[in-house]
Amino acid sequence: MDQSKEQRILNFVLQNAVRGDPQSVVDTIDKYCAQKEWAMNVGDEKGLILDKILEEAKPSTSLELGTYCGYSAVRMARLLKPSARLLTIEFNPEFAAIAKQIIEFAGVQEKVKILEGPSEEIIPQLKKKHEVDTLDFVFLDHWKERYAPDTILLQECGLLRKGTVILADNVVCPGAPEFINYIRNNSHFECTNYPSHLEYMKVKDAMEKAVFLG
Ligand SMILES: Cc1ncnc2c1ncn2[C@@H]1O[C@H](/C=C/CNC(=O)c2cc(-c3ccc(F)cc3)cc(O)c2O)[C@@H](O)[C@H]1O
Ligand SMILES: [Mg+2]
Repeated sequence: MDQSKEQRILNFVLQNAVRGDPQSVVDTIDKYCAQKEWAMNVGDEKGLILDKILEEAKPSTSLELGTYCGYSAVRMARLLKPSARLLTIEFNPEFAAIAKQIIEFAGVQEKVKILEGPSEEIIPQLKKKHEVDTLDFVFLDHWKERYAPDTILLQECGLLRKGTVILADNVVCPGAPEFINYIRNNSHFECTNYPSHLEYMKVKDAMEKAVFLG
């Protein structure tokens, strides 16, 4: 059975990146996806916006929805302080297995924990099963129609605190209209839009930051 695109990305990382060097893993995936096969990583341009907002937030506990190959998990983990933790949720077992290997190759496995399953099932388990108190940072990059329901679910589970930063990818392309409509009309969130471009393309995209006001 021939390889998947995600397996080809993993192999390219194993053969071309520097083990234990998360920046080289990020750069190597960007090189492959810009030159050989497009893939839905947040990418280098929007990645710089993610970096800046994450560094401003200085989170101890972060959550990512939609691990995919682990590009953004490695990208975020490389900026986290040693004691900080990133939990990342992925329901596709093949993608989770690829991401695990990429995260381990990058050497950030101590900071990153992949939780396998659908976000609507895992989010309610975060407090009791995964010892989360509240989240400092949330990165939304999974199915776009899940952004709004999962943001509501995070609130219902008491996982947001005054100042929690939520950053959503793709609010222009492919778009997340229900999320944008929900979050911008909700007085409990302070929203900021960051225009950018779709990863590895000249197509317009944007990220949306929503700070929970409590
Ligand atoms: C409820 C639930 N629970 C757990 N894991 C979940 C989950 N829902 C999805 N996942 C997981 O997360 C990833 C899915 C990401 C979806 N991202 C996109 O669709 C996406 C698409 C584009 C794109 C833009 C223009 C085009 F022409 C084509 C594609 C760009 C992007 O940046 C995207 O993020 C994937 O790994 C999936 O298994
Ligand atoms: Mg995305």
